[in-house]
Amino acid sequence: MELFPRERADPAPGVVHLPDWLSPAEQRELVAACREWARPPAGMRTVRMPNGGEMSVRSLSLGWHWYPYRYVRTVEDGDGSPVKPFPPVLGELARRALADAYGPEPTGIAGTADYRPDIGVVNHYAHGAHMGLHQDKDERVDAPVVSLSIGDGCVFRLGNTETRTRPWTDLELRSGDLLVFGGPMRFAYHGVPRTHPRTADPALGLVGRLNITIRQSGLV
Ligand SMILES: O=C(O)CCC(=O)C(=O)O
Ligand SMILES: [Fe+2]
Repeated sequence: MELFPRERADPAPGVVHLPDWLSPAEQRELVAACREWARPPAGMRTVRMPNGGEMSVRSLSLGWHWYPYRYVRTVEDGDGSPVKPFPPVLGELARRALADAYGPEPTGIAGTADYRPDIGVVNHYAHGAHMGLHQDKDERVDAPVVSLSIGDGCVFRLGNTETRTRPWTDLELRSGDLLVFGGPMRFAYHGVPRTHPRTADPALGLVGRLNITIRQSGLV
């Protein structure tokens, strides 16, 4: 519990951070859902990069299966199973997220008028896991990315759209926080240089950090 509630922040145009957006009950429900989604077939796996390295987070996809650097309908880089369907609950959360972040009729944010999210990517950060600076650019449309954080806190590095280098802004994301990035920052570089192990509420029953991003593929 904070002495003063953390407040909404708009760290860059099109980027909105809403602390404690998910209630504790919603966080527990999402942890339970992620546990189900993580089971095989098409469950949580380690992602291998084209250079042979492995990502330190473990991931699963819903709706469309992501692996570097495209979306497909089966886990081509794993057990070959069809990807699990995109869960309606994630679509509902994402629509509510855009309304809360940008208002009921956002102007100037691409992809909000005909928003049809169809991808969920769940990443689990064990202690010591991180994610290097990258762009989410395998989607074919520029609808905003909705990001939900559950469990341990982390440093989220929000870079710029031009380079993988500075300038960047480091944000602190904690359990229940919503981050939306769209508009001019939709294709900004971003990453998670570190998490803060054991900062989650033990009542969550989660070790490490979960991040769920909800996206629109623009694929049919
Ligand atoms: O874990 C996060 O907050 C970011 C995850 C991310 O950037 C991604 O899944 O593409
Ligand atoms: Fe990303």
